[in-house]
Amino acid sequence: MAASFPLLQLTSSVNFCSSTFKSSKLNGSVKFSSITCASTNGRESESADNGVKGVEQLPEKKRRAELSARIASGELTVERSGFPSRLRNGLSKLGIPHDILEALFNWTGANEGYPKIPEAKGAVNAIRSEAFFLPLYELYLTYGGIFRLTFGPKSFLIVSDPSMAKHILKDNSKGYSKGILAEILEFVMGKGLIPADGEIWRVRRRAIVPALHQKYVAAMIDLFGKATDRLCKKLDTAASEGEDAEMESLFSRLTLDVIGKAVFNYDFDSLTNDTGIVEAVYTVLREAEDRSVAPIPVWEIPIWKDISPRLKKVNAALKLINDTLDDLIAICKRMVDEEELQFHEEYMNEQDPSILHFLLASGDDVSSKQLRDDLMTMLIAGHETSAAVLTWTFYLLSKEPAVLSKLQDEVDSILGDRFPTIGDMKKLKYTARVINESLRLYPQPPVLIRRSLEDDVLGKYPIKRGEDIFISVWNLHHSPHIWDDADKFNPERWPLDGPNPNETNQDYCYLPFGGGPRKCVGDMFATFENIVAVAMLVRQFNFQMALGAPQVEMTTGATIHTTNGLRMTVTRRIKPPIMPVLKEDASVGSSFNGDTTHGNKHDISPAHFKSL
Ligand code: HEM
Repeated sequence: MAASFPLLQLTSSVNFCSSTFKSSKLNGSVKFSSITCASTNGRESESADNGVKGVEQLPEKKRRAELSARIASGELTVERSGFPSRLRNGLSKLGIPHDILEALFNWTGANEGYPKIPEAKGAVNAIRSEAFFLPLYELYLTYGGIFRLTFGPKSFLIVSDPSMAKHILKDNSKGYSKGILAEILEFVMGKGLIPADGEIWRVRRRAIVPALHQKYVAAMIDLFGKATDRLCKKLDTAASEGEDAEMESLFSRLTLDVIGKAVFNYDFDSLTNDTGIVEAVYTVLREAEDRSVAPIPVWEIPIWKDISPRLKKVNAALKLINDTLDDLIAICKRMVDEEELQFHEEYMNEQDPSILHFLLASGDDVSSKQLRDDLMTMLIAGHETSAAVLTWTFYLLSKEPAVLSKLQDEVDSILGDRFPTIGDMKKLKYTARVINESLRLYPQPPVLIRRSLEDDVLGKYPIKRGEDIFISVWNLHHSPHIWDDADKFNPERWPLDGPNPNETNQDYCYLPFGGGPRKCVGDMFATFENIVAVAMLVRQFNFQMALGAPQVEMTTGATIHTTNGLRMTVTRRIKPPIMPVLKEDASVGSSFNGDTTHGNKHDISPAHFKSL
């Protein structure tokens, strides 16, 4: 899924890492002899902000230490004058009755009977140079599980406390909307499932979730295998020719190919070709990310809309995608009209098992605009997230050869040389743990965005209607109060014979797919997609950071990207003899024994997979 972080709309100087990223990444594909795809996933060269560049060159540790020192010095802390309490005492001494004082101070919001949420002032200079969630982490260590970040007239609540996260996402989910996120994504997702709220969301969720039923996800394993095989062939060529591979870009293309087929039966074939439609998808994706960090919403200025070459390009890209989706919907409608299959709970057309086909065959009463919005939402939700998970998993593996080798042992013994099947999903336990751990260290997206629809209480703090809230999954997943060696990549922290970690069994300390009624609808799909890709790739190749590759650092878009790509040297493995299959136990099977209450009864619940 995608979620952007519009916090940085509040300052004009914060389009930080992206400019460096854009130009260097473009250069990267030319300068290095590396295999990648001709385009750069829609990222275009822009003039670099030299000031920002300068800051970026500071070593990470030094920057973080500087920020910590500024927080400790109180520079970012809003001092309370204590004036309301002095005024109240004074009025009380003058004989004003308690009830009147209560009403007056409640009304003015100055009642100090309640604890005040710790407050941090906007630290624009501190956060301009890095992915926004890193300074939020430093602030979390100082201020705790909830604090207010104020930028001029705007303020945001940053929540990093598991029980508050659970309250917002699950226990009182009806009291919160998607807020700013919906506003930013409107141009591309309309009222699709991610931005939608209220009745539209309820109706669309109820229509879409059943489409991802057990038989469908099982059928997708084959698709994941074929798409990954195409990537393996590409890497094999690179290995023969001694070329490095830009893995971030390749993973982006792998997951685009998968999600196009899975959602609306369209073969982008982006691993092989750079067609206009692939370019259009990336243009729109980058626009969504750029809007989330833009200082001024220029796209709303009427004349600008018509004259800006960039907006013209975005609109042309959107038109191409919408036209393509309309064609696909029309083709699919014809197929559904001609087929004789009876619709039932696990309905699936073998030639076209896509979600679109299911929705049309179900007789779903939906406008074509809404259908397009939903398809577009799933395309984006399922593409960037999985690509980011694979990117960071391979980065982590390159740092821990012992984990890679243990992973390869498991894959050799379970898969041998064949394609993965649905039955393998519960056997590839260590592979699943590697992905669980990668999602802990690099949650996609790193924050979840909400807005309170009514007054509420978070922990001991009352909050008002209309508060913009960022639940920092990054902070939860990196908290030293929750995890031993929080920053260490340690798949062993998740026992192989334990349940698959999820928000329920980890009590909202671990939120890889969100939680509550708005939990990801594609969690099982994505988990299996990642297991298949990781297993097939490590079976055939060893991966190391390429010699002279740029340092891997993070920047933020909808998900966590690298600043300069992930340039790896890929070498063919000389495989050891195939080992006997490991003893099977409950691990990954029970792994999906989690919360089944997060959606309606048709949710793709863990229970569906118990018997696989
Ligand atoms: C590893 C890959 C993925 C990750 C990490 C991921 C993560 C998430 C998260 C954290 C949310 C909750 C957002 C929130 O509460 O604000 C979410 C929602 C969503 N995801 Fe995923 N996702 C992934 C893959 C997918 C795939 C493959 C699909 C589609 C097939 C998908 C479709 C959606 C949709 C439609 C929602 C919105 C659900 C709703 O609001 O009712 N995601 N995802």
